Amino acid sequence: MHKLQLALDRMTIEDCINLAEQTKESINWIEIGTGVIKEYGMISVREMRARFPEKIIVADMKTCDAGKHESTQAFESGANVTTVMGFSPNATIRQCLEVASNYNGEVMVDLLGVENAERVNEIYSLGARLFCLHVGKDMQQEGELATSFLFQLVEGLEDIRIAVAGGVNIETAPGLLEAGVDILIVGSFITGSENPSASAKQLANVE
Ligand SMILES: O=C([C@H](O)CO)[C@H](O)[C@H](O)COP(=O)(O)O
Repeated sequence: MHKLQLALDRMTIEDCINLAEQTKESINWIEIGTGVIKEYGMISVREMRARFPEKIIVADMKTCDAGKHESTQAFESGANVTTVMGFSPNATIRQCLEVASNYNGEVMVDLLGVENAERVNEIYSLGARLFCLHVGKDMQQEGELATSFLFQLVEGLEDIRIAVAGGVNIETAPGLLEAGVDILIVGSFITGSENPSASAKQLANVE
């Protein structure tokens, strides 16, 4: 059964709380979006941790340097998962993984901008086991969407979990799950919906 990660981007902390509250029956992981963290800092992560103690909290730090410092910030604020960019130096990814293991947390490696499987293999050899196949917001505006095509990047890697982000919706979700996605990361389809609770439920129930 897949997990559903609600991505909370470009909104206030109050909106984050409201949306998570409305969808909490269907979502498993709550992502505090990079923009929210940039606007409010780690207070946003602390607040969501306090409000949703039963959920996995993902701090979408999108770290690309200062791995030790930034991942410590995330875990100290109560996150279970922090994100690091796959194009970061190996030293940064290594630091994030080391800090995560000290906090019993996890690192999600965001593969936005990574175009070859060799690089993903290298990240895997550093010890990363949670990967996010990601079509960014700006790429989406140019017509790209997350599809099973992205799976070429992680082909053959054992014991990994795969998350997918980038305009995921009720039409694309079934194909992604069939391709082997473990975690559907969904923002706009839920947060922009007239009925976020119903939209989250639809995605939670896709088989
Ligand atoms: O990580 C994200 C993006 O880079 C903006 O910070 C989003 O959380 C992710 O793309 C999911 O959002 P949607 O594409 O709106 O589903």
